Amino acid sequence: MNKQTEIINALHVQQKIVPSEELRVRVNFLKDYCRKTGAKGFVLGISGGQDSTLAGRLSQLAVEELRAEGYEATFIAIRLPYGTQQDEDDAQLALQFIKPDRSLTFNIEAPVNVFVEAYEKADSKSLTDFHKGNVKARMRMIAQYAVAGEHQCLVVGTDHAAEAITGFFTKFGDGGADLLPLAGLTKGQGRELLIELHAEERLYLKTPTADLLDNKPLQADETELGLEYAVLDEYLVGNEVAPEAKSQIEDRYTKTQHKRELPVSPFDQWWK
Ligand SMILES: Nc1ncnc2c1ncn2[C@@H]1O[C@H](COP(=O)(O)OP(=O)(O)OC[C@H]2O[C@@H]([n+]3cccc(C(=O)O)c3)[C@H](O)[C@@H]2O)[C@@H](O)[C@H]1O
Ligand SMILES: Nc1ncnc2c1ncn2[C@@H]1O[C@H](COP(=O)(O)OP(=O)(O)OP(=O)(O)O)[C@@H](O)[C@H]1O
Ligand SMILES: [Mg+2]
Repeated sequence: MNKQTEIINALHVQQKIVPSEELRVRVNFLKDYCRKTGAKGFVLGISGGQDSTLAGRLSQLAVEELRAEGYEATFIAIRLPYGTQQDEDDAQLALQFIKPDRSLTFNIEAPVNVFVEAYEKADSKSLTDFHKGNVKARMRMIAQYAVAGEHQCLVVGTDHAAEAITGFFTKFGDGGADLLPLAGLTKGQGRELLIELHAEERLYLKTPTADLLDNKPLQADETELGLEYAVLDEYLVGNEVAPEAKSQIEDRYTKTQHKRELPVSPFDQWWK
Protein backbone atom coordinates (compact mmCIF):
# COMPACT_ATOMS: atom_id res chain seq x y z
CA MET A 1 0.00 0.00 0.00
CA ASN A 2 1.42 3.42 -0.85
CA LYS A 3 1.90 6.07 1.83
CA GLN A 4 -0.99 8.24 0.64
CA THR A 5 -3.48 5.34 0.79
CA GLU A 6 -2.11 4.29 4.17
CA ILE A 7 -2.68 7.81 5.57
CA ILE A 8 -6.15 8.14 4.03
CA ASN A 9 -7.17 4.83 5.58
CA ALA A 10 -5.63 5.64 8.96
CA LEU A 11 -7.49 8.96 9.10
CA HIS A 12 -10.78 7.45 7.76
CA VAL A 13 -11.19 9.99 4.97
CA GLN A 14 -13.90 9.49 2.37
CA GLN A 15 -13.33 10.76 -1.15
CA LYS A 16 -16.83 12.20 -1.35
CA ILE A 17 -19.50 12.78 1.25
CA VAL A 18 -23.25 13.25 1.10
CA PRO A 19 -23.58 16.18 3.54
CA SER A 20 -27.08 15.32 4.83
CA GLU A 21 -26.03 11.71 5.52
CA GLU A 22 -22.77 12.79 7.09
CA LEU A 23 -24.56 15.17 9.45
CA ARG A 24 -26.86 12.34 10.58
CA VAL A 25 -23.93 9.99 11.22
CA ARG A 26 -22.09 12.56 13.32
CA VAL A 27 -25.09 13.77 15.33
CA ASN A 28 -25.99 10.14 16.00
CA PHE A 29 -22.43 9.48 17.16
CA LEU A 30 -22.67 12.34 19.69
CA LYS A 31 -26.06 11.12 20.91
CA ASP A 32 -25.06 7.46 21.18
CA TYR A 33 -21.86 8.23 23.05
CA CYS A 34 -23.67 10.58 25.44
CA ARG A 35 -26.31 7.97 26.27
CA LYS A 36 -23.76 5.16 26.56
CA THR A 37 -21.59 7.10 29.03
CA GLY A 38 -24.50 8.58 30.98
CA ALA A 39 -23.06 12.08 30.46
CA LYS A 40 -25.26 15.11 30.89
CA GLY A 41 -24.17 16.74 27.67
CA PHE A 42 -21.24 18.49 26.01
CA VAL A 43 -18.84 21.37 26.49
CA LEU A 44 -16.91 23.10 23.70
CA GLY A 45 -14.85 26.26 23.24
CA ILE A 46 -16.25 28.47 20.49
CA SER A 47 -13.60 30.58 18.77
CA GLY A 48 -15.48 31.97 15.78
CA GLY A 49 -13.53 29.60 13.48
CA GLN A 50 -15.04 27.02 11.12
CA ASP A 51 -14.31 23.90 13.17
CA SER A 52 -15.84 24.92 16.50
CA THR A 53 -18.81 26.49 14.69
CA LEU A 54 -19.54 23.12 13.06
CA ALA A 55 -18.79 20.93 16.08
CA GLY A 56 -20.78 23.33 18.28
CA ARG A 57 -23.86 23.19 16.07
CA LEU A 58 -23.66 19.37 15.86
CA SER A 59 -23.44 19.23 19.67
CA GLN A 60 -26.48 21.49 20.08
CA LEU A 61 -28.49 19.45 17.55
CA ALA A 62 -27.51 16.25 19.38
CA VAL A 63 -28.68 17.46 22.82
CA GLU A 64 -31.93 18.84 21.38
CA GLU A 65 -32.69 15.44 19.82
CA LEU A 66 -31.72 13.65 23.04
CA ARG A 67 -34.10 15.82 25.06
CA ALA A 68 -36.91 15.23 22.56
CA GLU A 69 -36.29 11.50 23.14
CA GLY A 70 -36.52 11.94 26.93
CA TYR A 71 -32.79 12.03 27.79
CA GLU A 72 -31.75 15.19 29.66
CA ALA A 73 -28.67 16.67 28.03
CA THR A 74 -27.27 20.20 27.67
CA PHE A 75 -24.69 21.86 25.47
CA ILE A 76 -22.47 24.48 27.11
CA ALA A 77 -20.54 26.74 24.72
CA ILE A 78 -17.52 28.48 26.19
CA ARG A 79 -15.92 31.64 24.90
CA LEU A 80 -12.24 31.42 25.81
CA PRO A 81 -10.62 34.67 24.70
CA TYR A 82 -7.12 35.70 25.67
CA GLY A 83 -7.95 39.29 26.68
CA THR A 84 -9.96 40.86 23.89
CA GLN A 85 -10.15 38.71 20.77
CA GLN A 86 -9.67 40.69 17.55
CA ASP A 87 -12.36 38.68 15.74
CA GLU A 88 -14.86 38.64 18.63
CA ASP A 89 -17.63 39.56 16.18
CA ASP A 90 -17.08 36.24 14.36
CA ALA A 91 -17.29 34.37 17.66
CA GLN A 92 -20.59 36.12 18.44
CA LEU A 93 -21.90 35.25 14.96
CA ALA A 94 -20.93 31.62 15.56
CA LEU A 95 -22.84 31.61 18.85
CA GLN A 96 -25.91 33.06 17.13
CA PHE A 97 -25.73 30.22 14.59
CA ILE A 98 -25.07 27.46 17.15
CA LYS A 99 -27.79 28.65 19.57
CA PRO A 100 -26.25 26.82 22.54
CA ASP A 101 -28.40 26.00 25.56
CA ARG A 102 -25.89 27.89 27.65
CA SER A 103 -22.93 30.08 26.85
CA LEU A 104 -20.29 31.32 29.26
CA THR A 105 -17.06 33.29 28.96
CA PHE A 106 -13.82 32.29 30.63
CA ASN A 107 -11.04 34.77 29.90
CA ILE A 108 -7.74 32.87 29.86
CA GLU A 109 -5.55 35.99 29.94
CA ALA A 110 -5.02 36.22 33.72
CA PRO A 111 -4.20 32.52 34.32
CA VAL A 112 -1.92 32.40 31.27
CA ASN A 113 -0.06 35.52 32.38
CA VAL A 114 0.38 34.20 35.93
CA PHE A 115 1.76 31.02 34.39
CA VAL A 116 4.19 32.94 32.18
CA GLU A 117 5.50 34.88 35.21
CA ALA A 118 5.93 31.69 37.26
CA TYR A 119 7.72 30.10 34.31
CA GLU A 120 10.22 32.95 34.17
CA LYS A 121 11.01 32.55 37.87
CA ALA A 122 11.42 28.79 37.54
CA ASP A 123 13.62 28.67 34.44
CA SER A 124 15.33 32.09 34.67
CA LYS A 125 14.23 32.77 31.10
CA SER A 126 11.02 33.93 29.51
CA LEU A 127 8.70 31.67 27.61
CA THR A 128 8.82 32.27 23.84
CA ASP A 129 5.68 33.56 22.16
CA PHE A 130 5.37 30.18 20.40
CA HIS A 131 5.37 28.17 23.64
CA LYS A 132 3.13 30.70 25.34
CA GLY A 133 0.73 29.95 22.48
CA ASN A 134 0.68 26.28 23.46
CA VAL A 135 0.05 27.32 27.10
CA LYS A 136 -2.99 29.27 25.84
CA ALA A 137 -4.28 26.17 24.01
CA ARG A 138 -3.72 24.04 27.12
CA MET A 139 -5.37 26.64 29.39
CA ARG A 140 -8.44 26.39 27.16
CA MET A 141 -8.35 22.62 27.66
CA ILE A 142 -8.17 23.07 31.48
CA ALA A 143 -11.13 25.48 31.42
CA GLN A 144 -13.23 23.11 29.28
CA TYR A 145 -12.46 20.14 31.58
CA ALA A 146 -13.31 22.22 34.68
CA VAL A 147 -16.73 23.06 33.22
CA ALA A 148 -17.23 19.48 32.00
CA GLY A 149 -16.33 18.12 35.44
CA GLU A 150 -18.67 20.48 37.27
CA HIS A 151 -21.58 19.67 34.96
CA GLN A 152 -20.86 15.99 34.25
CA CYS A 153 -20.44 16.76 30.58
CA LEU A 154 -17.98 15.56 27.92
CA VAL A 155 -15.43 17.77 26.16
CA VAL A 156 -15.91 17.88 22.40
CA GLY A 157 -12.77 18.19 20.26
CA THR A 158 -12.63 19.77 16.82
CA ASP A 159 -9.80 17.74 15.27
CA HIS A 160 -10.43 16.65 11.68
CA ALA A 161 -8.38 14.98 8.96
CA ALA A 162 -6.75 18.15 7.60
CA GLU A 163 -5.40 18.98 11.07
CA ALA A 164 -4.64 15.42 12.08
CA ILE A 165 -2.50 14.77 8.99
CA THR A 166 -0.11 17.60 9.85
CA GLY A 167 -0.40 17.27 13.64
CA PHE A 168 -1.41 20.93 13.60
CA PHE A 169 -2.79 21.13 17.12
CA THR A 170 -1.34 21.45 20.60
CA LYS A 171 -0.78 18.07 22.20
CA PHE A 172 -3.12 17.84 25.22
CA GLY A 173 -4.28 21.38 24.41
CA ASP A 174 -6.92 21.58 21.69
CA GLY A 175 -5.82 17.97 21.02
CA GLY A 176 -7.15 17.02 24.49
CA ALA A 177 -10.82 16.08 24.26
CA ASP A 178 -13.22 13.21 24.91
CA LEU A 179 -14.79 12.72 21.51
CA LEU A 180 -14.14 13.98 17.99
CA PRO A 181 -17.28 14.39 15.88
CA LEU A 182 -15.34 15.89 12.94
CA ALA A 183 -12.79 13.06 12.66
CA GLY A 184 -12.08 12.00 9.10
CA LEU A 185 -13.42 15.16 7.45
CA THR A 186 -11.32 17.36 5.21
CA LYS A 187 -11.52 21.13 5.73
CA GLY A 188 -13.66 21.39 2.58
CA GLN A 189 -16.04 18.65 3.75
CA GLY A 190 -16.49 20.54 7.04
CA ARG A 191 -17.43 23.56 4.94
CA GLU A 192 -19.96 21.42 3.00
CA LEU A 193 -21.59 20.43 6.29
CA LEU A 194 -21.88 24.08 7.38
CA ILE A 195 -23.50 24.92 4.03
CA GLU A 196 -25.95 22.04 4.53
CA LEU A 197 -26.75 23.56 7.94
CA HIS A 198 -27.43 26.97 6.29
CA ALA A 199 -24.60 28.74 8.11
CA GLU A 200 -23.81 32.27 6.98
CA GLU A 201 -21.01 32.40 4.42
CA ARG A 202 -18.78 34.38 6.76
CA LEU A 203 -18.63 31.41 9.12
CA TYR A 204 -17.21 28.97 6.58
CA LEU A 205 -15.21 31.32 4.35
CA LYS A 206 -13.23 32.61 7.30
CA THR A 207 -9.45 32.17 7.10
CA PRO A 208 -8.47 29.35 9.50
CA THR A 209 -6.27 30.61 12.34
CA ALA A 210 -4.95 29.10 15.54
CA ASP A 211 -4.58 32.70 16.80
CA LEU A 212 -2.18 31.69 19.54
CA LEU A 213 0.57 34.28 19.10
CA ASP A 214 0.75 37.69 20.80
CA ASN A 215 3.16 38.86 18.10
CA LYS A 216 1.09 37.73 15.11
CA PRO A 217 -2.62 37.94 15.94
CA LEU A 218 -4.92 36.03 13.57
CA GLN A 219 -1.94 34.57 11.68
CA ALA A 220 -3.35 32.21 9.01
CA ASP A 221 -2.72 28.50 9.67
CA GLU A 222 -1.56 28.21 6.04
CA THR A 223 1.19 30.79 6.66
CA GLU A 224 2.54 28.90 9.67
CA LEU A 225 2.15 25.50 8.04
CA GLY A 226 3.58 26.52 4.67
CA LEU A 227 0.83 24.35 3.17
CA GLU A 228 -2.62 25.21 1.88
CA TYR A 229 -5.72 23.44 3.18
CA ALA A 230 -6.84 23.01 -0.44
CA VAL A 231 -3.66 20.98 -1.10
CA LEU A 232 -4.06 18.97 2.11
CA ASP A 233 -7.65 18.21 1.09
CA GLU A 234 -6.57 17.12 -2.40
CA TYR A 235 -4.05 14.76 -0.88
CA LEU A 236 -6.60 13.44 1.62
CA VAL A 237 -9.15 12.57 -1.04
CA GLY A 238 -6.53 10.63 -2.95
CA ASN A 239 -5.65 13.14 -5.67
CA GLU A 240 -2.18 13.86 -6.93
CA VAL A 241 -0.42 16.91 -5.48
CA ALA A 242 2.93 18.52 -6.33
CA PRO A 243 5.87 16.30 -5.32
CA GLU A 244 7.25 18.91 -2.86
CA ALA A 245 3.85 19.22 -1.15
CA LYS A 246 3.52 15.42 -1.04
CA SER A 247 6.86 14.96 0.70
CA GLN A 248 6.18 17.89 3.07
CA ILE A 249 2.81 16.37 4.05
CA GLU A 250 4.18 12.85 4.50
CA ASP A 251 7.14 14.11 6.49
CA ARG A 252 4.86 16.07 8.85
CA TYR A 253 2.55 13.07 9.16
CA THR A 254 5.42 10.82 10.24
CA LYS A 255 6.96 13.36 12.62
CA THR A 256 3.63 14.03 14.36
CA GLN A 257 2.54 10.40 14.80
CA HIS A 258 3.10 10.74 18.57
CA LYS A 259 0.31 13.33 18.68
CA ARG A 260 -2.23 10.93 17.21
CA GLU A 261 -1.51 8.20 19.77
CA LEU A 262 -2.09 7.91 23.47
CA PRO A 263 1.14 8.36 25.50
CA VAL A 264 3.54 5.67 24.41
CA SER A 265 4.21 2.64 26.69
CA PRO A 266 6.67 -0.29 26.54
CA PHE A 267 3.85 -2.41 25.11
CA ASP A 268 3.30 -0.18 22.06
CA GLN A 269 4.88 -0.96 18.72
CA TRP A 270 3.64 1.90 16.52
CA TRP A 271 6.69 4.13 17.13
CA LYS A 272 9.33 1.51 16.25
N1 LIG B 1 8.56 11.72 18.92
C1 LIG B 1 7.88 12.13 20.01
N2 LIG B 1 7.28 11.23 20.83
C2 LIG B 1 6.56 11.64 21.90
N3 LIG B 1 6.41 12.94 22.23
C3 LIG B 1 7.02 13.87 21.46
C4 LIG B 1 7.77 13.51 20.32
N4 LIG B 1 8.23 14.65 19.73
C5 LIG B 1 7.79 15.68 20.47
N5 LIG B 1 7.06 15.22 21.52
C6 LIG B 1 6.38 16.04 22.56
O1 LIG B 1 5.47 16.90 21.90
C7 LIG B 1 5.72 18.26 22.24
C8 LIG B 1 5.45 19.13 21.01
O2 LIG B 1 4.08 19.12 20.69
P1 LIG B 1 3.19 20.37 21.06
O3 LIG B 1 3.38 20.72 22.49
O4 LIG B 1 1.81 20.16 20.57
O5 LIG B 1 3.89 21.58 20.25
P2 LIG B 1 4.17 21.84 18.71
O6 LIG B 1 3.69 20.74 17.84
O7 LIG B 1 5.58 22.24 18.59
O8 LIG B 1 3.28 23.12 18.47
C9 LIG B 1 1.89 23.08 18.29
C10 LIG B 1 1.55 23.45 16.86
O9 LIG B 1 0.17 23.30 16.65
C11 LIG B 1 -0.37 24.52 16.17
N6 LIG B 1 -1.73 24.67 16.68
C12 LIG B 1 -1.96 24.63 18.01
C13 LIG B 1 -3.26 24.80 18.46
C14 LIG B 1 -4.31 25.00 17.55
C15 LIG B 1 -3.99 25.01 16.19
C16 LIG B 1 -5.04 25.27 15.18
O10 LIG B 1 -5.04 24.63 14.15
O11 LIG B 1 -5.86 26.14 15.38
C17 LIG B 1 -2.71 24.84 15.77
C18 LIG B 1 0.55 25.59 16.67
O12 LIG B 1 0.40 26.76 15.92
C19 LIG B 1 1.89 24.91 16.56
O13 LIG B 1 2.39 24.98 15.26
C20 LIG B 1 7.20 18.27 22.68
O14 LIG B 1 7.43 19.34 23.58
C21 LIG B 1 7.35 16.93 23.35
O15 LIG B 1 6.88 17.00 24.68
N1 LIG C 1 -10.51 32.04 21.35
C1 LIG C 1 -11.07 30.86 21.55
N2 LIG C 1 -12.22 30.76 22.24
C2 LIG C 1 -12.80 29.56 22.43
N3 LIG C 1 -12.30 28.41 21.98
C3 LIG C 1 -11.15 28.45 21.28
C4 LIG C 1 -10.48 29.68 21.02
N4 LIG C 1 -9.38 29.40 20.27
C5 LIG C 1 -9.37 28.07 20.08
N5 LIG C 1 -10.44 27.49 20.67
C6 LIG C 1 -10.77 26.06 20.70
O1 LIG C 1 -9.66 25.34 20.15
C7 LIG C 1 -10.08 24.64 18.97
C8 LIG C 1 -8.94 24.54 17.97
O2 LIG C 1 -8.75 25.76 17.31
P1 LIG C 1 -8.81 25.80 15.72
O3 LIG C 1 -8.31 27.14 15.32
O4 LIG C 1 -8.17 24.59 15.18
O5 LIG C 1 -10.36 25.65 15.35
P2 LIG C 1 -11.41 26.79 14.94
O6 LIG C 1 -10.95 28.12 15.40
O7 LIG C 1 -12.73 26.32 15.45
O8 LIG C 1 -11.42 26.72 13.35
P3 LIG C 1 -10.27 27.21 12.33
O9 LIG C 1 -9.24 26.10 12.34
O10 LIG C 1 -10.95 27.30 11.01
O11 LIG C 1 -9.70 28.50 12.83
C9 LIG C 1 -11.31 25.41 18.51
O12 LIG C 1 -12.11 24.62 17.67
C10 LIG C 1 -11.99 25.78 19.82
O13 LIG C 1 -12.72 24.71 20.35
MG1 LIG D 1 -9.20 28.97 14.86
